[in-house]
Amino acid sequence: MEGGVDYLIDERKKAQFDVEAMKVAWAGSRQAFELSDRIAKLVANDPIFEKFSRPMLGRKELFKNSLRKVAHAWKLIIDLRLSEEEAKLLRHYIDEPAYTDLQWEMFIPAIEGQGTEEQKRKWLPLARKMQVIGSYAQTELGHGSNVQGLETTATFDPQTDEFVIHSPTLTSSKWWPGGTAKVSTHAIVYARLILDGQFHGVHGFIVQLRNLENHTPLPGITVGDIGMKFGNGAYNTMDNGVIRFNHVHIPRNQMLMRVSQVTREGKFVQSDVPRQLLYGTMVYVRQKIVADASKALSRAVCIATRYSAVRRQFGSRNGGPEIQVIDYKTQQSRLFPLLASAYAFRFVGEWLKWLYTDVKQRLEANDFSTLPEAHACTAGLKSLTTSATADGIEECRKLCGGHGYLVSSGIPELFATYVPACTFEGDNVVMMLQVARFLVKTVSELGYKQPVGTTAYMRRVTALMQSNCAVRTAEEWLNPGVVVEAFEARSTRMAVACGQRLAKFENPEEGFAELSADLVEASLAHCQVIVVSKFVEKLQQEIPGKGVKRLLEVLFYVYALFLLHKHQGDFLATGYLTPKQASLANDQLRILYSKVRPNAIALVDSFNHTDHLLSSILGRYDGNVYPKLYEAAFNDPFNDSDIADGIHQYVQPMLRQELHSAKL
Ligand SMILES: CC/C=C\C/C=C\C/C=C\C/C=C\C=C\C(=O)SCCNC(=O)CCNC(=O)[C@H](O)C(C)(C)COP(=O)(O)OP(=O)(O)OC[C@H]1O[C@@H](n2cnc3c(N)ncnc32)[C@H](O)[C@@H]1OP(=O)(O)O
Ligand SMILES: Cc1cc2nc3c(=O)[nH]c(=O)nc-3n(C[C@H](O)[C@H](O)[C@H](O)COP(=O)(O)OP(=O)(O)OC[C@H]3O[C@@H](n4cnc5c(N)ncnc54)[C@H](O)[C@@H]3O)c2cc1C
Repeated sequence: MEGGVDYLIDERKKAQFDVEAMKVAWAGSRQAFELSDRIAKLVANDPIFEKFSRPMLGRKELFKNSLRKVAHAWKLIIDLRLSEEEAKLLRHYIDEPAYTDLQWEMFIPAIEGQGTEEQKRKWLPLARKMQVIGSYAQTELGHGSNVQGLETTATFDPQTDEFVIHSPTLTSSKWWPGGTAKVSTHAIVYARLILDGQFHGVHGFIVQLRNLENHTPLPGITVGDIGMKFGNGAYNTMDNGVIRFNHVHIPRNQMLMRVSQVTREGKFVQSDVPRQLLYGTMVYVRQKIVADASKALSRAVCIATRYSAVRRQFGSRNGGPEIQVIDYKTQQSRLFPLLASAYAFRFVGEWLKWLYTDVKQRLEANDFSTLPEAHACTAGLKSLTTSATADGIEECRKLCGGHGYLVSSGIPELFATYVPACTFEGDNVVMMLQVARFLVKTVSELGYKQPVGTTAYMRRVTALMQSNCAVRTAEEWLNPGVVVEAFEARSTRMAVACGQRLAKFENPEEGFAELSADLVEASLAHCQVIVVSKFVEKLQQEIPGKGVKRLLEVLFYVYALFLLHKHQGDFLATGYLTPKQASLANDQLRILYSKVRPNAIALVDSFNHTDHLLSSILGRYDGNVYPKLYEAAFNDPFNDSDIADGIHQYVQPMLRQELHSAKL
């Protein structure tokens, strides 16, 4: 048999649930499913959005092609009168980082969150019609994580009623802002506000970078690209830029003034709005990154699962077929937790979107009470989901053996494009340390203040510290209350232990720095409580479709018990579990894998990924892997000729022992 077509047809027949209903559960609603299905097909059927050749293009060609795709997408948005939601889906399915990501996900949200009503009235219509193109210029050559350490200055000049934006040092050069090197006409530039020689914190300013007529940089602005990034294709469609300002004047009303204002006289006015709102755009994008993690992980898992069902190695009996690699328990124990994680991240992402919408409405009404919780959740879940997704994509590459390393598997480019998510919008360790601050504060207040929101479980601190797990059989692990309580007890015990050890330090900041590695682990434990609990909450809702809920329950247990197994050191060290109970959880996990196995292909089909989005020969819907791999090899431009450039010049002289006289 040449290809794997028959294997996947048989696999699909094994499904024990209604795949169409699972597609709806994955999408969130029938309407959401239909919407994304329609846009996915629109993109897949449009030759301009072809992306298979992307890794073979040089940087300039790659970039120009990306500009063409964006222009074509914008034309479609106008011609088809697509809504903002449809336009976002269009960008997602085009699957190519571009300046529009910054325009829609950072420039516009920054003005919405930090601009005054007047500023919003002026700038938002221009930006939404793409009459100005904006980016987000915060990070500098010398500082990214430490926002308060930024060096760019914005000095008020009362004579002209302007701010003077200046880069006083090499390290103050803006470095990384996407869309900036070649495209954006404007940027939100974060700079130190200086009034009458006094520093008043870091603020955002709308700065015009380029002439709107001929696109040349304005006087005083030096701008360029920071160079090639990791991987071919991948993030190199984006023009991440460097900008240097030489005393660039902008009108006073281009400082984003919702949080603080500068008067005509140059006086600083701090409103009741907390200064942390200046970081609000990052909270928004972190939430979006969490919501998007399941999209990336599910792509890799879909490829690895389909290929694992097609691929056979060893174990042929009496000349019959060999074993499908998906039937190896080792393959299942690496693959199925990732499949379950994709579903877990999908549901926690959905919840975080709800939380963010709620916080946004409160902020608009000047209620800032839930901001610390929103910050801790978005920072922590951004860190947890992106680290797990990046590691998961790489694991999927290995699950595909040698062929996973081929660009045509779709995995290398996916990995290269995804992995910076562990760094941008806040380095993942730095983000977990923000969660740690929040946890330490929560624990220190336990005696007199009831924790709320995602830390509410710590109200039961006494019980969680004293009681132990009661599981006696592997079967008893199949109880959501038992599982969630194990995670809550481990998290509470780790946070309280950190609190007790911190209390021994005279200087709390010194203690925090000394214990930071343990604090990051405690923060991860807390974030895992959130993911596990939100999965359970999802299961408590009505989920229509034959067998859908049962399969999601299986995936929940796979996700949770896999984590328990992976982190069993914590569960044992905190004394909540005995080694016997941890071993029973692992026994249950093996049973669960066999429940996933017949449904594996149907579970990845439920993601409803088109072949265009996957861009993977190994993950093709029809499973026709081998003929297509063979065909792709000979379609590679490198195989255009049997004699490659350079063979006559450098190889033949060697073969003929004529290298001494060859012109090298
Ligand atoms: C795969 C991609 C998928 C989807 C992507 C979709 C769209 C994305 C589009 C493009 C992506 C590409 C571009 C990426 C862009 C960027 O990377 S932009 C730059 C991002 N930069 C950062 O994230 C910097 C990280 N650093 C910080 O956030 C801060 O400096 C800090 C680490 C939080 C420390 O800040 P600071 O020193 O001022 O604060 P502290 O003293 O530590 O804290 C003071 C109190 O404030 C609280 N705090 C901090 N941040 C926030 C916040 N955002 N909101 C609310 N509150 C906040 C903090 O907890 C302290 O509270 P306290 O303890 O009670 O005092
Ligand atoms: C693809 C990509 C796109 C980007 N796009 C943009 C953009 O559009 N606009 C923009 O403004 N920026 C952008 N950035 C920049 C990005 O936001 C920063 O790189 C990021 O915030 C990390 O900051 P850093 O580079 O200063 O890392 P650093 O903070 O220098 O990190 C280096 C190491 O130090 C560790 N570390 C740092 N501080 C601490 C601490 N307090 N405790 C313990 N460990 C610590 C980190 O964990 C890390 O291991 C982009 C970056 C990338 C990769």
